Amino acid sequence: MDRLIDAIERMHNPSVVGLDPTPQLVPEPVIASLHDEVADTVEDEREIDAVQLAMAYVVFNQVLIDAVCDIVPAVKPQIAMYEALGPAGVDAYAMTCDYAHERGLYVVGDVKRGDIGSTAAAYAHHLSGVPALPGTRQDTASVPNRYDPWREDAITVNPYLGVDGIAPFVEAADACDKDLFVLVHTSNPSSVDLQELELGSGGRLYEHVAGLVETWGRGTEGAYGYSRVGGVFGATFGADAAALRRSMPHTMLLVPGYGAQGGTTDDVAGMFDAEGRGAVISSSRGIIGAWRSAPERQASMGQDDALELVAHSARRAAIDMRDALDQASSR
Ligand SMILES: O=C(O)c1cc(=O)[nH]c(=O)n1[C@@H]1O[C@H](COP(=O)(O)O)[C@@H](O)[C@H]1O
Repeated sequence: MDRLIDAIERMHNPSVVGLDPTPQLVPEPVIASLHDEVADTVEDEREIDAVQLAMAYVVFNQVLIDAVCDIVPAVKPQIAMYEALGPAGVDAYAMTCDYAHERGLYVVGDVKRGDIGSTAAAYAHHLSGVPALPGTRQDTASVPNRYDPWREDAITVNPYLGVDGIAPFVEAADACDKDLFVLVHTSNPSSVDLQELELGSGGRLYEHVAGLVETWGRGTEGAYGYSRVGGVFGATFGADAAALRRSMPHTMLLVPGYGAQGGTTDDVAGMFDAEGRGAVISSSRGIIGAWRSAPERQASMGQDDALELVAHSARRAAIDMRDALDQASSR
């Protein structure tokens, strides 16, 4: 977690840009410009749209990453948006993670995995990569013994299957010096139906999960006192933030729900510790979709103008968010 916190300190910016592309969020001329190239290379005509969109996501993300990489510490690609397009989309996800790394960003893979222990162990390869088959390769500096196809620095996981569904991720994170963000209280309205249930033993379910998350990270605290097991807490439940911050003193919080879902700087202010650390606030549509309501938008734009508008608007929105958070984290 030190790597993320170092990056936040360098940028003076505790925010993450979510890379959640959809066909509506990518300007139409960008998608259209790829049609001929894709049609020439794809064998099954039915694949064209998915491959074209996947390629457009890569172009869109690269432009966004270039636009914000000197002002934000991290990005969070949401794998659902890519998986929706099949194998080409999954490639686009991996290429996006790769490009973000090249540009020096910390990458949170929003994959929200959670399953029984044996299956969680397979999902944990998002962190550990794929080991070489026995006797096939020696680990060297130039050819490591593991192939890491996903290239995330951290992933999101769902703890509501219990500790056996989490342990494989904690082990993989430890072995490979990566991080986890475990759902504690999600930002969606109906999260209250389950996560706020009062327990017979006292307290609410998410408060119990918060305690478990703090325990799962024990012993892995870094230079800033935060462990490699972070928690996810929705900005839309900011009223409970200060109590949660106190109950999880070693847990870095990933806070989605800012912007498009209604979370504000007032809501997230309580998630920071006394040093202004301990939380990283995430916004996806509020940044990557900012071009759609930009005053410079015109009815008909060419591909280059559209991409310039995407870049300019995302950067402006990221700077506005950074400046707003600067005040919130120092309260
Ligand atoms: O784990 C997450 O990032 C997450 C947890 C949560 O409680 N709420 C939540 O919205 N998210 C993710 O954060 C992103 C929110 O996107 P925007 O609402 O567009 O900022 C999506 O990728 C969600 O899947």
